[in-house]
Amino acid sequence: MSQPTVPDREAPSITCDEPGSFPWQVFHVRHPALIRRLLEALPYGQAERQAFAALLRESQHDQVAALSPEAPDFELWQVWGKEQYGRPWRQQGFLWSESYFYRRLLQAGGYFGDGGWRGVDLFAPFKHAELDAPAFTGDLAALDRQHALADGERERSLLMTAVWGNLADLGFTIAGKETGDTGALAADDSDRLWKLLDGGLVTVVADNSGRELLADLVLVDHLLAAGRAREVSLLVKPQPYYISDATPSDVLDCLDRMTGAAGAAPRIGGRLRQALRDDRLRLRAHPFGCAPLGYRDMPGDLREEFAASTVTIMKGDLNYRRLAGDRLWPPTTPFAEVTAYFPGPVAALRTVKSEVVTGLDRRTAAELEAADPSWRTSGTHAVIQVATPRDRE
Ligand SMILES: O=P(O)(O)OC[C@H]1O[C@](O)(CO)[C@@H](O)[C@@H]1O
Repeated sequence: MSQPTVPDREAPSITCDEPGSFPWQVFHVRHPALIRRLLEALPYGQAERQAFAALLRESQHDQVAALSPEAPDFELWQVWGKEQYGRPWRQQGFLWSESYFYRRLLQAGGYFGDGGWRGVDLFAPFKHAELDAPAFTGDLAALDRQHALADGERERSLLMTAVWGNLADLGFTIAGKETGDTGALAADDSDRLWKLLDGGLVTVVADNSGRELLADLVLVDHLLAAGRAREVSLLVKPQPYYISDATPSDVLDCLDRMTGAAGAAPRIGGRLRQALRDDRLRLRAHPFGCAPLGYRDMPGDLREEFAASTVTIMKGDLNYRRLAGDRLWPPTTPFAEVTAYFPGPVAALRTVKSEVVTGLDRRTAAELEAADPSWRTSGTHAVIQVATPRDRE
């Protein structure tokens, strides 16, 4: 096997330095809007309100402050943040700074403290509202129609629902973006993905809770029930992150909502509960899930898990950034090249909501760039991309 190339050394890293750029807007428009919404949703006292305001100021104008030594994850962040502390936020890589912002947001909301906000998921009001919204009820009802489809059509529908479910991301809706429609696929390796799903261990790295998680769980149920997976390992976040990212309790809430509904949903929810009991479905919340790093820097235990999987399915935009590297790749850079370090077959199911794009054919890339330069952040396109170690030979 030839040595994998390391093309990410060549593409520029994405930072928040340029006023008006997408990452700059995340810090200067999206984050203030998020904090306003948090303060409306939860009755935080003076101390937390001041801490949120201080975090906004620091992250927009100042240097990165380190965690205090009392923080439970101090040691972890000493490693993850040693290059960044004491230097301006805007000069950090976007992936690092956005991830650290969410870590610090939890702290500002008292999540790690010894007061009444300890352990409170500050995004829970939004997550619960999504579970109670008509769109979620509509998704549950749509499972009956999906169930009635012929096998091939049903698999296509399950996959597409999981892909476009990624639009239902609260960070995206806070930015005033539409989530109702589905757009076009800019790359579609779905046939290759189904071929890989041949009855082995499948790892699914989940993204958002709510509608996206519902679609992912329904897909997982199908993989198990149809023998396309012997076992599924579902990785979620160990703590609240990027607004609506799923944690273990979000999985349980979603299962509850399914089992409390009518039609196909309770049957699927019941099978998933049984799969959890039988260990055919394993729920994992690895600390690396909230790391400000790409998968290239994954720890050994995760590497082993991915290596042992017949395929790892990465959901969502952030996982894509972490997988490909948060860089301004030419969009025709082969997906297999940017994921050459990955220890096994990997598939990305993602709606495109940030600037990182790889693996497009020349014509599609040219057409998309020419038609609307903002296509990378508008959620109008999605990708299903697959790379296996063979592609790298
Ligand atoms: O929920 P997803 O699909 O990972 O998307 C989150 C995306 O939202 C943002 O936080 C802001 O757009 C991106 O930086 C990130 O990639």
